[in-house]
Amino acid sequence: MSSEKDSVPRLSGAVEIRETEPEIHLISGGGTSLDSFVLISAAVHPFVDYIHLREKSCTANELYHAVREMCRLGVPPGQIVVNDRLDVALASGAAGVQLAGHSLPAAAVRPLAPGLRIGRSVHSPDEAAAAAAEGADYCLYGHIYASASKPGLPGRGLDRLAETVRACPVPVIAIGGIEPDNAGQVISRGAAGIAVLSGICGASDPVAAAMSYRSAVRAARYERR
Ligand SMILES: Cc1nc(C(=O)O)sc1CCOP(=O)(O)O
Repeated sequence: MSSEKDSVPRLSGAVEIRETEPEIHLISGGGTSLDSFVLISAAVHPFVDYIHLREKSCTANELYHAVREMCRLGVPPGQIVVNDRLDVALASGAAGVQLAGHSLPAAAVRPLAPGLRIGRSVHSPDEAAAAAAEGADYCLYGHIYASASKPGLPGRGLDRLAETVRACPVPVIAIGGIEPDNAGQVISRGAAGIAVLSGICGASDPVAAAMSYRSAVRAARYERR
């Protein structure tokens, strides 16, 4: 976990405030090569919580070596999540696996990897509820806003995010078109964090971008109920 991420005391009274700052997940892919992403991850890891390798066209061997290189460059394995590939997550010592609808079910993964953090990508309240029932630790829900990373598709919007949060007993991380300026809106609708691809990987200064997101979620945390 990032040293920049800290806990805040629970406030008493009618409004329940979650104790921890919202999470930031950095996602690979888009126009950024895997080699460049590895370097970006080494630079920005102090300012984000989790770093996902989401590389649909890489072999297991390439992904394994990317995780090892990230670790060699100082990224804590506890921050690394491998998309879809349970085998790579286990073999490389990553902390988590992010499952999609086409991936192994969370219920099948859990007994094989009791210590692994299991995320599930979902696109509706029903999918989120089902993922939680299957044992996912959290859901990644999107896309919230229109995003160049999902060209031509309108965002699902904040009301649907709030509906998904209500339907889902595990934390929901919002993804898709999240920028420092709108991060507070998704947190205030109940998201436990944000996931970002182009806003950090496509920035001219990824470290400055990651710091902007960190400031944005830090400012937003008191609004979450
Ligand atoms: C990888 C991904 N999954 C999504 C989903 O809706 O499940 S949206 C998305 C891309 C997010 O990219 P950006 O931060 O550049 O908008």
